Amino acid sequence: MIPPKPEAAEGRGTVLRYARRFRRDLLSALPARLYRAWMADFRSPLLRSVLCNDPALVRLVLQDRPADFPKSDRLREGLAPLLGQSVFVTNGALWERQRRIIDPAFEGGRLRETFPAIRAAALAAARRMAAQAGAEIDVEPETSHAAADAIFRTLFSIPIEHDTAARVFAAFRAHQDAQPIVNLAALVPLPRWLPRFHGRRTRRTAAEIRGLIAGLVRDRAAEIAAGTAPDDLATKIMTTRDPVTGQRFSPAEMVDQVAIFFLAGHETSASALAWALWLLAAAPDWQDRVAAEARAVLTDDQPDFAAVSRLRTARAVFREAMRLYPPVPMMVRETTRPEHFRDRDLPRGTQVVLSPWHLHRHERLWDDPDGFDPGRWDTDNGRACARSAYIPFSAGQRVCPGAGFAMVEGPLMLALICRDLRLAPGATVPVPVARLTVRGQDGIMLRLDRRS
Ligand code: HEM
Repeated sequence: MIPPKPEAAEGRGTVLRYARRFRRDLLSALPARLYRAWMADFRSPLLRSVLCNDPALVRLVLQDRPADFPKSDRLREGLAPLLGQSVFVTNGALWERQRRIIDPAFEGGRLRETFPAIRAAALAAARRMAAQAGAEIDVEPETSHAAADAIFRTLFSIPIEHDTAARVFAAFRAHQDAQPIVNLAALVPLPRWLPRFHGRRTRRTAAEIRGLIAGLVRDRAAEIAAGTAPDDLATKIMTTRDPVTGQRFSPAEMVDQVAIFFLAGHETSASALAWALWLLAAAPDWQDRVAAEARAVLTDDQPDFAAVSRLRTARAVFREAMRLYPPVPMMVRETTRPEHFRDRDLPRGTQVVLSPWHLHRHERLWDDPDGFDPGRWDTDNGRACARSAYIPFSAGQRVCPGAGFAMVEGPLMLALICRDLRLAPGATVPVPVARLTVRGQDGIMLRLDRRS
């Protein structure tokens, strides 16, 4: 089965033409040759950027010498109204300190303790979808709701129905409507002189979100002081001292981190889950296998953490969905000194674009690169590519701290939904576009029916 892939742009264009196309949709703006090239150069009088598909270069930038390729200031500027100095945009000593405090909250042992909250969100999501059996729905709002619920339950021990959680979720929607692509525009190598579009509405929605989160953080600080705080991720992060300096996050720093946990943790998982569900709808044989596995493993609604490791088919499907539709389609870094990449000299300040979107579909690396085949992970080619050409969570020291969390949440939600429902593609085929994450241009339509 060959699932939808956006049509790539033909020929070469001026920087301005690229910029215009980028603003419409990043995926279709880029030329088809990037699915075959090891490296591509985009030059303009103002900006030099290279897209690297060569696994050795990807490794160099992300794993071997990450300190030499930090995130750029333009990324921080683009995301500043919402994310302030969050771990997603900082570099150097500040970033290192933030990760020292955050990482323990996401370690394996903690994930096991967090599991009941993830399970509760997954069960609630499956129930909400089962209630719509017999209808055709856009599944994206469902998966966003589910992923946001999982984040709130694990971070603050509150479901998405909680008043503040619901208001944060609604404000995020409004924020993205206010600036649907500016965040992404900050990720791609647009010249600095292009407007950043921090309109009044953008600043207002960002301030509203941060105000709500500040309230949650304030309340939690009081509960910690009183010894009545629940043992969740927020408490863990707010009470962890940096082993080097002994300091904890100040309330203001915690607001920045919660904003990125919410944004990075719910948009990405929602995108991956929505595509995975559509892929299963379009591949009924794989769907039946996921359903059979789910019925064997998830015999009641109280599966334990170990049960998730037995959802092998659901996990393979989720991984394959993130190969074809990596929620974070591109990442950008900047050179801090002259570099020599594949016979090309790159000056300091060159934007280095790493593109999971292209790397995951690279024609010289993957067998059947555009095909949906969760069985590939058991082949030699699939195993080799998984090591060198598969980076849905990035890699190296800046790897996504939520990767383990997402690999529990995604397969569990897939399995629970397919256990009870039969999915079929809706009347329209989704068109992938890069918004903040990879989404369907007009949603992702699915028909839901009860499995007998
Ligand atoms: C399917 C789900 C997810 C995917 C595909 C994903 C992907 C990614 C990627 C590719 C990055 C690196 C971005 C870059 O370097 O430019 C990243 C970073 C990050 N992710 Fe995730 N993520 C997911 C879920 C989560 C969850 C559930 C959380 C938290 C609860 C989370 C928190 C973060 C944070 C804090 C960073 C910044 C790390 C740093 O720069 O040091 N993510 N994620």
